[in-house]
Amino acid sequence: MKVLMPYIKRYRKDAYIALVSVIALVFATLWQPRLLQVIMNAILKGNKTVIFQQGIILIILAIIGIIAGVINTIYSARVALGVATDLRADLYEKVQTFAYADVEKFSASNLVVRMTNDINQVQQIVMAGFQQISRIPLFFIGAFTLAMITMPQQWWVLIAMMIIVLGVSWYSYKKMSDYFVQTQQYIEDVNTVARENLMGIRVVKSFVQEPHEIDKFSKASDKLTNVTAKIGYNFAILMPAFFLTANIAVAVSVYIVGQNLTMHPAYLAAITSFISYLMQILYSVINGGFLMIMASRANVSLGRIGEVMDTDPSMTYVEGNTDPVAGDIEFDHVTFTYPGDDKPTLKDVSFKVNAGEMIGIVGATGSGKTTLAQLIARLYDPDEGVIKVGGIDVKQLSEESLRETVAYVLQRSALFSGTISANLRQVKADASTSQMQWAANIAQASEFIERLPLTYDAPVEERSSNFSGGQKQRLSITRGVIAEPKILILDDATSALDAKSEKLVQEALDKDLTTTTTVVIAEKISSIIRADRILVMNDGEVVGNGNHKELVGNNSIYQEIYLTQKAREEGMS
Ligand SMILES: Nc1ncnc2c1ncn2[C@@H]1O[C@H](COP(=O)(O)OP(=O)(O)OP(=O)(O)O)[C@@H](O)[C@H]1O
Repeated sequence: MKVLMPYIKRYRKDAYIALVSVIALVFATLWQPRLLQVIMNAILKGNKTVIFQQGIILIILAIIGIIAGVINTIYSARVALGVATDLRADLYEKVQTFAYADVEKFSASNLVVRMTNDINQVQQIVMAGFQQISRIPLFFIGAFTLAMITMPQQWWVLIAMMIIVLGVSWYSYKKMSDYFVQTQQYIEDVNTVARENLMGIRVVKSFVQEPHEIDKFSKASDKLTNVTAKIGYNFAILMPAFFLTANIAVAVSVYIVGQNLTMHPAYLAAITSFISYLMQILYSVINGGFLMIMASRANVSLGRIGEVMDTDPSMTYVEGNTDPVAGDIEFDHVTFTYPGDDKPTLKDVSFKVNAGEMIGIVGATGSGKTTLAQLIARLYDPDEGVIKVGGIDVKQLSEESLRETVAYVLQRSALFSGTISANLRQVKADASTSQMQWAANIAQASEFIERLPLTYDAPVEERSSNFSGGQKQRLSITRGVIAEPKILILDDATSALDAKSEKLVQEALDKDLTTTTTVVIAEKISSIIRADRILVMNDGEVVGNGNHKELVGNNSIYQEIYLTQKAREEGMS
């Protein structure tokens, strides 16, 4: 509720209209049996004037009830939609302020569920709340009071029915509320299995994993089916039990009234309205139970939304100069541990790179190469030591300045659905076609882009599925170089390119981006053999720093990688 109230307050006017319309609706609905009672008595006495007058009032009341119902639904929906839209926008904005580590902590797919499914739950409870929350107590108290006024001698029938109905509903709704929370968890499990399967469909197919995947999905789906069935069984028993209780109450009342009807003919009309009130009480209890269930589900969702809203970004940037800085890099005794890990991934790393140099980083898988690159782009902050870019501690650079200075191209860079030009203009908003061509030439991408019917306006599908692995990498490099960054990090970014194309990319980088510092992380020594300097990483430490010739001569780890790769290449040729 703490999360929700400020949002509801923004729609105060709509909320008041929704609530006031409920009062009109309840009054109109509850008064109708009273009028019916008067009309029936008039029928028994043959009083036509009363029948006519009260009949007209009855019709007017029915119309007021309908109009109030419609107004209530419209304004409740306006509040619910408004709250959901604002909450979603704020949640999205909040996530944009997160550091990379914060997104990783929640996981991207979990954040998507919070922005969609959880917000939907909240929307539904706000809608139901404004429709029902005041309606239920008003109906319950109103119907109870009017039933007592109508037939006070039947008070015990009323009380007995209420005790049974409230007792049964308390017990079953509480049980069902647990089931509903479980349902939500199981829906998430089914979604996760389905999502993983579909996103990795190529792997599933190529390793003939379909039976295994079907089994995994069936298990998750069975759990959901079982708990949903339990809810179904509960409802199957609950509803008839309610109506049985109400019908017994009606039968008892009718029997008792029947005994005295000859002495009190007015009881005939009174029992009719009494029965209507009994039913109103019953519906209030049923709706109240539903609302409780929805509220407990929405409460879980609100908690999950609140968790995101209350998370402060683990990294903040200074305001200030937005211009790029020079391209030299310095690591000064940097140690870094991933959140939640107990031992550091980078240990006391120190090195310097001059602006305009090309530097290669090699090392065994898991030795910390990508981690090192991520620290240059300040995706994480080190635990100890200082990282300087352009001679300035990266923590003292504004976000704009750092992003203008450093371009980071990953092995599997995300291209956004849209067009090629839209992707390139994300980095350089005013990029002209000739600038796009220039960047694409460097990345060896112009050849295939210019063969596309729409060239730079060609569509990029979701997850860039309409491009091959090599084409995606070329497009990512194009995006990386288009703004002529001072530092370009290529993190295994040419792994899907053939040796000839990779060489052409490197030559073009040398020729066209002479002042750019290029940091190349590569598995293959051939990709960094020409680098001014190569850092050799081993288990989070820099164990070698020199050019290829020097390292082949004096660094045993580098020698081992080099000789293994050389032997493999010779074996293949
Ligand atoms: N987000 C993360 N959270 C926790 N640990 C991580 C995370 N990313 C990487 N690691 C761990 O840090 C270590 C270094 O990973 P890193 O990706 O930097 O290695 P790498 O040398 O680039 O490997 P590769 O050549 O396989 O890409 C690995 O042991 C890895 O498991």
